[in-house]
Amino acid sequence: MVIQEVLRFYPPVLRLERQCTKDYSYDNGRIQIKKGHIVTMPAYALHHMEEYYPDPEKFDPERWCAENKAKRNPQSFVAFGLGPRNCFGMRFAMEEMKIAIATMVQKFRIFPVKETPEKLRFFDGFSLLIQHFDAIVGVEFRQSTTTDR
Ligand code: HEM
Repeated sequence: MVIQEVLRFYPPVLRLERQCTKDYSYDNGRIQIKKGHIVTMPAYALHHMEEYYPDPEKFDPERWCAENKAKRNPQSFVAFGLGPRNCFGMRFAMEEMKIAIATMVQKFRIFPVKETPEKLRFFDGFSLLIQHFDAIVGVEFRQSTTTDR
């Protein structure tokens, strides 16, 4: 739930793209997409829409409990993309992140220090959410694991 909320809050891939294979229109012809047009879906904006995520600027892992998740359109979460060309490594990445986080918090205590910023900052960009290198935190070994350093 925490990993999913992090990926909602900060989707690493900011936009998905698809190229239209045939002319298409909707909304009574008001919106027309021609064959060859590139359609972009802005992941960050979608993940911060009040309609799908009430109080979207609040970091709330509870949004991902089974009950809350079932109430939401599954297409409102696109951190790994959608459809037949979605992320090939999604399950591997989720397992990797769980193991990395579990290992880190088991061995280290991570805590805010005076240099820790209130909010993360990112470079302006279009494709990837790339962080300024100022997310300083304190790290110390946990007592119980000092023997297996
Ligand atoms: C947190 C980690 C990751 C995130 C957020 C991520 C996100 C994404 C996104 C958004 C796409 C585009 C999907 C679409 O257009 O619908 C994608 C595609 C892809 N990802 Fe990942 N990815 C991650 C990790 C990985 C890993 C670990 C692998 C390989 C082991 C991987 C392999 C791929 C491949 C091969 C594609 C292209 C799939 C295709 O075009 O059919 N990704 N990923």
